[in-house]
Parts: sequence; structure tokens; C-alpha cells
Amino acid sequence: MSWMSSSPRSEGDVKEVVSECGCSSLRETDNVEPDQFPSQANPSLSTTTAPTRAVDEHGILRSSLREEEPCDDGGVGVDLDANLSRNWSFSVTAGGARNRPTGVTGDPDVDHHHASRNSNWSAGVDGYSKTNYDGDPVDPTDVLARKSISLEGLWQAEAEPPRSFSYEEALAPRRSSWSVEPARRSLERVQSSVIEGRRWKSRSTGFNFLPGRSNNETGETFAGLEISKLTVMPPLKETSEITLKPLTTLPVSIKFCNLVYRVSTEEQSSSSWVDVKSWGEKMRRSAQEKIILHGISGAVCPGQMLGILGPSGSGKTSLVQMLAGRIPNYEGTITHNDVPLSKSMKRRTGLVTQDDILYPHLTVKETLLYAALLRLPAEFSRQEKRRRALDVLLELGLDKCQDTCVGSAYVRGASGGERKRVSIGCEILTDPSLLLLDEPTSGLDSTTALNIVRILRNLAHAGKTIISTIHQPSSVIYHMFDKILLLSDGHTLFFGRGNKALGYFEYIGFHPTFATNPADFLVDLANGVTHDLEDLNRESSPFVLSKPKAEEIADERNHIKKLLKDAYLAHMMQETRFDYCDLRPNSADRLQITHDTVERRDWSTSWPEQFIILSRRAVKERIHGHFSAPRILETFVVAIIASLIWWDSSNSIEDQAGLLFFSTMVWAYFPLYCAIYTFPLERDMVRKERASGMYRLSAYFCAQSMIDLPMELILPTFYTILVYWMGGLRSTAVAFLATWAALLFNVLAAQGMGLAIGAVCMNLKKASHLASASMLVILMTGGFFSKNIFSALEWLKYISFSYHAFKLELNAQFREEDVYPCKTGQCQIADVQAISTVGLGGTLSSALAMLAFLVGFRLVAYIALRRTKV
Ligand SMILES: Nc1ncnc2c1ncn2[C@@H]1O[C@H](COP(=O)(O)OP(=O)(O)OP(=O)(O)O)[C@@H](O)[C@H]1O
Repeated sequence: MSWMSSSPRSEGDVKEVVSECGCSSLRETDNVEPDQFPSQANPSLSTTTAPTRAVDEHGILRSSLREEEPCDDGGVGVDLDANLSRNWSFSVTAGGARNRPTGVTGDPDVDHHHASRNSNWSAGVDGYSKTNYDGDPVDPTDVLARKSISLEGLWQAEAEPPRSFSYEEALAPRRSSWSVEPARRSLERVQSSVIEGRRWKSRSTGFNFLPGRSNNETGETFAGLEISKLTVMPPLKETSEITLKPLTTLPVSIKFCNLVYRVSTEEQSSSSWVDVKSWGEKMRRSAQEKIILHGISGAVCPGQMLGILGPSGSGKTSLVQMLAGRIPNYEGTITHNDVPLSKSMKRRTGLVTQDDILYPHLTVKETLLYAALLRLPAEFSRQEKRRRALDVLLELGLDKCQDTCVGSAYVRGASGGERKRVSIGCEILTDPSLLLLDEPTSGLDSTTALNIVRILRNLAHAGKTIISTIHQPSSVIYHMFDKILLLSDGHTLFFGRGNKALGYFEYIGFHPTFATNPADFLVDLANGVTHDLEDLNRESSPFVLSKPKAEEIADERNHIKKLLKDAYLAHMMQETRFDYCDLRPNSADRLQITHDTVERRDWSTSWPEQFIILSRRAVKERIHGHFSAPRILETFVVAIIASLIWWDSSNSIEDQAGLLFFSTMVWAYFPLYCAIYTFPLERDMVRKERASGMYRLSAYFCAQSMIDLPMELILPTFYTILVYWMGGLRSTAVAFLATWAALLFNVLAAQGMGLAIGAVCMNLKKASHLASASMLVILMTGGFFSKNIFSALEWLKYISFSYHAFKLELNAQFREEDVYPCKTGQCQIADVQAISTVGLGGTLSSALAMLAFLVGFRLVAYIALRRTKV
């Protein structure tokens, strides 16, 4: 048998529909008659015709249609379509028991052990690929010696100089990538091999990890024969060709079983540690819980694309968030490669959310660039990261708007479609093993939508696992998905291959009476609406008097939905559960350890790098807020009015003290109110980025705090210069500098307090209430207004940063022994009421207190951020 050939599978039964992932051997126990479900009610929409192959003008073999499940029938074939060849990917697909190489016969499981003892990777390849790409026989020893397989043909076909493509070259860091897809029958065992392989890869020793590596713990060995698909990516070319080069990928199979998601209908969206709920309230709320997802099961394998369809509110977003590990409280199991979601796997998961979470003031290009700098692995040089960002930019057609601000609902910038593409770009930059997208094509025109799904399809071909919710896909897009999950009110109505869906619904009695987009038909069904031209005509006819009432329509729709749910339970549910809910705890434990110890890659970039990149990004993003026209105007107006009111107050000690206290208050109020927004507004962004392991929280926090410092100090400096001289304060450089320094300390302390309040509350409304209350306390205890504070509350002034700032400013202006002319002759300045409350002297202790405030508030903010798990 030629390794290029493959026979399409006979069209399936229910079990095929639900178990095509290669995660079980259900088909062998299959009792359902084949052809029970026709592939499509409407043949014109079918894609199940046999694939035809042709050699194009470049001599490249192309499949006109993707082979239907090449790994499923044990056949060996090339799954190479135009996009793949454009991306220079090459895949050898093998697997199953039927086409075992000569010398390895009998029970497949016995074969594995046999092969593991006696063969290696090249023998495995030899067994499957007896001819190379040009159809010439491959000498097994040649394969073994050169560690190359049949890639020369491809390179020649692409008009590159003939050359041998070695595995070492494929594995060379930064230049190329590879992926291995485990065979159907031993997913978990081969997964171990793949993980081992990563260790070997770092030593650039090639693919030795694949065959015959023994597991030290169990003594079990893994056979090269178990590999069902090998994808080798050539080195990145230096041309400007717009192609996304997939990076190193760990193939990820995701299984989800009986997922149930309950929410309390009164649950608040914000979570912070100041939310204290009484037990009684909690109990009341639990009585009002709502079930969003009712036992959803399924699985998706590497190389596959699952489309989640359903009407609005059917639970698509909830499911995607859950699969991405963003919803912690659910019932059921989700496993990635048969182990629960680990930290390292989370980093390999990309999530494109429905709402674009981006920094509005960064340009499109900057957004992608910073994401590339933070997310791409350390093996990439800065230049390569930049290039990758530009590749993505071009691939997504964002070059025209690359210098436009991303924008938001409040900031004018890129269009909604462009923003969505930027969100997708940020995720596909790193080539995640598992990519989840929530309505990536919503708001896009059909061509752009198709383009995006094509990109996703290419990523799937390169070994990624793609799961996407999708709204109103065209029939072309619909057929680009390998599997479809149809949801209705949180229930599954269908799970399986898209081209089997119409057949399935026809089998249970629902079929379109006219040619229609299958996606529309499915979503209508999920809404309880059946397609019947006669009904449609009757409903819209003005001559029909007895139209059904709204309640009758609703009842009918609910009835249809119930029928569909029951049909799913009767025909599909059992198989799905059997297939995807098989969690083997022992192996899972073992692999969990492997994931967390061997495979963990902590951070793509070092802490200092993260700090620098985040600082730069923060400057670009926040400079607009700090130096916005209203803020500058506000400062200018306050400074001018204050200068005029306290114009040349050198004759009045009380006035001078008043001016100083007023300045302290102004520069506590402004920074405090600006800072309370920092963390609540960025919470979603930070949560998203941290979930994908972009940076440490400490690096983010330090960058935010450090960047704010100089920016927060410019406007107060401007204010001090204006007010100090116009107000007639002490005209020496030392006094000016000391007053200025005290005011800056005050600003930084107030800013720290604002950050802490924002981080503790994580809710703008609560934060602004708390900030107002705090400001009032600071005002009262600042020492200017009341001389005799109630003794039990006297300590309050010591924890008021304004008290210390005011004291420092007074000390900059006056000395304890200073006197001024009064009615009785010479009076002590320290006895003036506005000064005596605070007193002169104690400069050092006040300076230290300010320093403690400055650091302490930031520490509180950091701890609060950690506690709220942003
Ligand atoms: N935290 C929550 N509290 C209350 N109801 C919720 C919560 N989360 C989701 N829901 C409800 O669950 C249902 C499913 O929501 P979900 O966002 O998953 O739907 P969807 O299919 O993605 O909808 P759309 O296509 O409109 O985005 C909706 O009715 C929604 O109101």
C-alpha cells in the first residue's frame, strides 16, 4: 500500500459520530447499522466525497478535499492541502492496527510491546512509508542513517535547492518546529514519550525519544509505532511571505465529561476580600441558583477544530471559559491529555474572549509587539519576536491599521472587527497547543471571517486543538470545523462531525425542507424552530387569520427542544460518556507529576525583562491619562486660583500655613482618586494575561508603581513652582526644595493609598466611597483644623500621611526659634494656632513616617492583588 493512499471511511453510525477523536476503540463494539444516518440531507452541502488528489504546477501533491479522518482507518496518507504546503508543513499520518508493518502482527497492544523492544522510530516510519514523497522506495537504513524521511520531494517541489531535511534541523531552536500526534490507542503512554521528547529536544538529539524509550517508573516502553502523525515544520524563511509558522507544539487532547455549571443568580461579579456575606444571605442565594450547563461531554483531539453552536444564552461562553480553566467552580471533569488542567497546560492554552480585553491607547502594532515580547519563549531573539508579531499582523490583515490605537467603547480607534483580530493575534502569536475562541468572527464581514477561520484551520492542521464558539457561520465556515457541538439552554443536542449533523437530525425526524445553511438549520432547531416552507409562508401571509399565539409558539418550541434533548440522551449520550469519561486515575497521577515537574516552563521572559517591557507598555498606555488636557487644565486652574488667593502671604503666618495645608490636601486628593482606578480598570487585562502565564504579578505591580512615580510628580512640581513664588513663601532654594520634596512625598503616599484602596475593593464604586471616607479622615486629622483632638482619637493624626507632610512643609518654612512681630512685640511662630497643633521639629521622624506610608500602602496593594487572584 502506498503511504500516500487512504480510503475514506464508510459513513458512520452514531458511535462514529461521537467517537472520532481517536480516544477510544468504540467502533469495534459498534452495533448500530452503518449508513443509519446519511451524511447530509442536502448532498450539495456534503463534504464526504472521496478526496481527489492532483499534482499541481509546482509538482506538489494536493488534496482537493481533506481526507476524512486519515488516522481512523489505519491507513497511511498525506494530509496536505494548499494552505499546509504554503506553510511548509509536512505530515505523515499513520495509525490503527490494520496497516502494521511487516514483522509486527497480532494484537495491537502486543505489537506495541514487541515494537518497543525491537524497533525504533525509523522502523516505525519504514513500516508505514515505504515510498517517499516522489513515490520512490525508501531504504530503511537510509532513513535511519540520515534521520530524514521523504521530505526532499517537498523541498524540491517548492523550488528550493534539493536538500535533506534532518530531524535535528527541524528541532533546532528558533528555526523550526515539530509536533507529534499520538496514535489512537495509547494516547497517554505516547504522551509520556512526547514529554520525554521535550527533554531530549533541548539537547538537540533529534527524535530518539519517540521509539522504545522505557519508562523508568513502570518499566513500560513506548513504541514508535504508536505515533500516528508527525508534523515537521521547516526553518523560518527570511522572505516576507505572509505565513504563520507554527512553533513547538505539544499535542493536546481535551476531554470534558458531564460538565455542570451552576451560578447563584444574585452573585456579584466582583470578588474581593472585602465582600463579606452572611451565612443567611448565602443560603438564600443558593436557593436561587441557576444551572447554565447540564452535563456537557465531548472531546477534541490535536489537529481538530470544534465549533460550538447554539442560540444566544445557550451556554457557549460558559463552556469555553470552563474549558480554558477560567471558571473554577463546576461539576464534572475536564482533562488535557488525560490529566487535569495543570499550570503548564494552562500556559499552552490560548483564550480569545468575546469582549476584547486590550489596552485602548496602544496601537495595533504595539499591542502585538508587547504580547510577542512577553509571551514568546526565551529562545526567540528580540528580532524574531518582532518578526513574529509582524507576521501575525500581516496574516490577520491588520497592516492597514497597525498605527491606529486599539480603542474601546470610550476611546476612538480600530473598528470592532480589527479589535477582534488583534485579540486573536495576541493569542495565536505563541501558537498555543489548545486555542479557545469565543465568537471570533462576530462583527466581521464574511471574507474576513472566512480568512480567520482559515487561519484557525491551518493552526489545527499544524497539530493544534481548536475550540471556537461561532455565531451564524456561513456553510463554508461550518464545514471547516471537524466537529460540531450544538447547545440549547445548556443542553447538548448534537456532538459529532458537522457533516453528520443533518443526517442525524433527519434520522430523528427533523430535516430541512429546502436547501439551507446547516448552521442556520441547527441553530433554529436549538431554538425549537423547524424549517418548513409552508409554515413560513403561512405565518407571513396576511390572509391567514388564525395565527398561533405567542404562548402556543413558545410551547411548541419547548416541545421540540425537549424532543431533541431526549433524542440526544437516547442516541448519543451513552456513547459520549463512555468515550470521554474514561479517566484513569493512576496514569493521570503519574502524568500530572510529569507535567508539573518535567514539562513546566516557568516564564517566557526573566523578571527584569518583564519589568522593563511592562514599564514601557505602561508608559505608552498611561501617559494619556496622566497628561490629558483636563488634568493639566485642572492643575493649572487650581494653581492660579490658589496663587491669587494667597498672593504674597509673607505677612501672615496663618495664611502661609493655610496655603501649605491646602496644597497638601490638593495633592493628596488628585493622586488618590487617580490611583484607585489603576487596578480595578486593569483587572480583566491582568487576569487574562496572567492566566496565560505572561508575567509575574510582582513584575506587573512594580512596573505600574514605578511608572506612576515620575508621571505623578510632574504636575505637582509645576503646581509648586507656580504657587510657591506667587504665594510669597520663604524665598530660599533650600526652603523651596524641602517644601517641594514634602509635597512629592505626600503625592506618593496618597497614590499608594489609592492603589491599596483600589486593589482591596477591586470595584470602582466601593473604592470611591472608601477613598472619600479616607480623605475626610485625613483632612480632619491633618492638624490644621482642630487644635484639641479628643484624646482617644489623637493617635489618628500619626497614621495620617498629610499630618506628616504638613509638618515637613512647616519645618521647611519655619524654625522652632523663629519669631514674628505681634501686638505684644515678638511672638513665637511655633505658638501660632495653625502651627502649634502640628508643632515644629521632628523632621526626621516625619520623613521616616512618610517613607513608611509610601512603602506600606504599596505592600497592602500588592497583598490585596495577590489575594484577589488577578
Ligand atoms: N454568573 C452568572 N450569573 C447569572 N447568570 C449567568 C451567569 N453566567 C451566565 N449566566 C447565564 O447563563 C446563560 C448562558 O450564558 P453564556 O454567556 O454562556 O451564553 P452564550 O451562549 O455564550 O450567549 P451569547 O451567544 O449571547 O454570548 C445566559 O442566560 C446567562 O444569562
